[in-house]
Amino acid sequence: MINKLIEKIQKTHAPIVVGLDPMLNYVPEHIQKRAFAEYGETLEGAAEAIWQFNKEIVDATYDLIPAVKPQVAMYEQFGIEGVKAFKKTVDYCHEKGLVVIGDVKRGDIGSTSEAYAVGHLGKVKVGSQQFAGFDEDFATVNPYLGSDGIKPFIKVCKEENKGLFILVKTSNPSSGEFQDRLIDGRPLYEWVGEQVDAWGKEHMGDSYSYIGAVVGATYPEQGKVLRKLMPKTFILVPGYGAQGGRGKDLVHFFNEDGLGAIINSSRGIIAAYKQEAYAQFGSQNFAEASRQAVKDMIADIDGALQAAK
Ligand SMILES: O=C(O)c1cc(=O)[nH]c(=O)n1[C@@H]1O[C@H](COP(=O)(O)O)[C@@H](O)[C@H]1O
Repeated sequence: MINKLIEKIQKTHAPIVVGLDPMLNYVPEHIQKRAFAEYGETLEGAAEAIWQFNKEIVDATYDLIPAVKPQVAMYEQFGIEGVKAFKKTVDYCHEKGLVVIGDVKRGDIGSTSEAYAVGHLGKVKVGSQQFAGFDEDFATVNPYLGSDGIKPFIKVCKEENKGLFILVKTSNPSSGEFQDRLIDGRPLYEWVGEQVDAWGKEHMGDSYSYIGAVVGATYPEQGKVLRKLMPKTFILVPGYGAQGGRGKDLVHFFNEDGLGAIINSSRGIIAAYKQEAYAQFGSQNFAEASRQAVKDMIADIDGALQAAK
């Protein structure tokens, strides 16, 4: 799957991921009204609204991008109906040829991680049958329970040709509270990065490992260090746009081959129509605003990479 992701990045010239993180208040009035008319102001109505919202955004952007990253919490808040909308979104993005990164941030004791891995990336046995659960291509995982929480995910990835993005240095303001703590003189995120690199070396695609890392765009200096520490690791970089990351912050997340990083923006793309810069599209044309925001993001990153050459 890492090979497919890289091929798609090369084909689209777009090292970006659109984060499908639909809050109900991003969904334009007219979509909410339509969904509520059919299902009432219910969890089912809300789930229908976020699904219709996602579908229009995917239809307007899929030809420009290699991948999407639905964040499961945004769906889980609507209970079982929301989770159904998550699965519908995953399947629809696959139909459109997109690589799907399930942002599920799982990780537990070994036996529980095994079930998470099977549910999101693998197949569950039911009698003599096997069924895929959510069937994303990649999943985000949390390594802070240690290697027994990660190994079941790696095993399933190997069997199913899938991949992981393991949290190393997260983008949020308080990520340093624990992740930056020094252990034998080095920050914890470096120890984790080194371990991700070691796992990666044993699980290689053609040029990069299918065991990737997550490093926030909001920490460009740490990104530079981690890029060197994990040369064969693909880095998922959230924090662009709404959290303040800009093209110029991203240059050192890439390798000299121009690859090695994929940048996520969620609110910056899906709620673009709410920003002043895209206000002219209006809420009726919210998906066109997202398309323009994708083009602007690609140009911003490309410009920064060219300027750094
Ligand atoms: O794993 C992630 O994707 C993630 C890791 C991280 O360090 N920071 C981070 O923001 N994310 C996710 O990336 C997305 C960022 O959303 P925006 O800030 O709206 O672009 C959300 O889905 C977050 O859950």
